[in-house]
Amino acid sequence: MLKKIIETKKKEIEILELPNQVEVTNYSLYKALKNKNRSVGLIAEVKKASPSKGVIREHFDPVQIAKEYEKGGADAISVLTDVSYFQGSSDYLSAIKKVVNIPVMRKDFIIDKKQVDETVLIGADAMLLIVDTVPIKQLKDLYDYAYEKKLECLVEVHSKQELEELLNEFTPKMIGINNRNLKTFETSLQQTVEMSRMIPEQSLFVSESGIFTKADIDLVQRAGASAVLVGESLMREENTNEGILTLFGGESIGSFS
Ligand SMILES: O=P(O)(O)OC[C@@H](O)[C@@H](O)c1c[nH]c2ccccc12
Repeated sequence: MLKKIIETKKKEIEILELPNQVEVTNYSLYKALKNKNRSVGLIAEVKKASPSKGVIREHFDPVQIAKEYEKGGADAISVLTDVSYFQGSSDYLSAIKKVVNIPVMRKDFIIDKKQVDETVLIGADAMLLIVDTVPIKQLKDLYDYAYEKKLECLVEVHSKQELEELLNEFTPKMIGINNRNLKTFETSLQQTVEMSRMIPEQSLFVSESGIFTKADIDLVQRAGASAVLVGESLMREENTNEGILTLFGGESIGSFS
């Protein structure tokens, strides 16, 4: 699946026209996760559909959802901007960025510097980079290029091998462990548990995908995760605030670091 997505991306990049700069105030994702609102930070994802689950939310108002996430005490928001496979849009991100005061991360398949430029122009504070979408040296170039432009990166891995390969090349400030196996689409939080031991002390790490219950949060917290990245379980809730509260077992918002 990842291969197919990347093939599509390459075609999209060939005809990509850069938009005008959206004027926004930028916020640091790293700082937000360092000073998280709860004992585990929350990056709440705005996602209409995915290749594995199809349409997740029929009545989809991205700006409204993002506002509710912020009200519910999310530390940051992730927005799917991929059109072809996730029914996302860069316009959603820009619109969200104008109305919330927490960091907004672009979730897409970034394989080219032109897309990094685009990410800055649409107003994002951070973006995802996925190990295995490009050779590791190229990923490091994209990472450095982004930070030169004051764009932060969450670097995602799916396996111990990928994490090893990444750490041999460089140590990102933020690492995402994706619990979803991209071949089978199944999620297992054991991914987080097993890989957490390999995360360098100076990196923050985020447990991504397949988080549905307070028990899930507790498990990844024990493994040392600074934050969770949650899409589906919140997107399926009609009342987003309730959803966040339930997920965190009623833990109210304080300030944790
Ligand atoms: O909906 P979930 O299972 O809570 O997962 C959210 C997020 O981790 C997932 O959307 C994701 C993680 N990495 C990605 C890379 C591309 C697209 C999507 C993703």
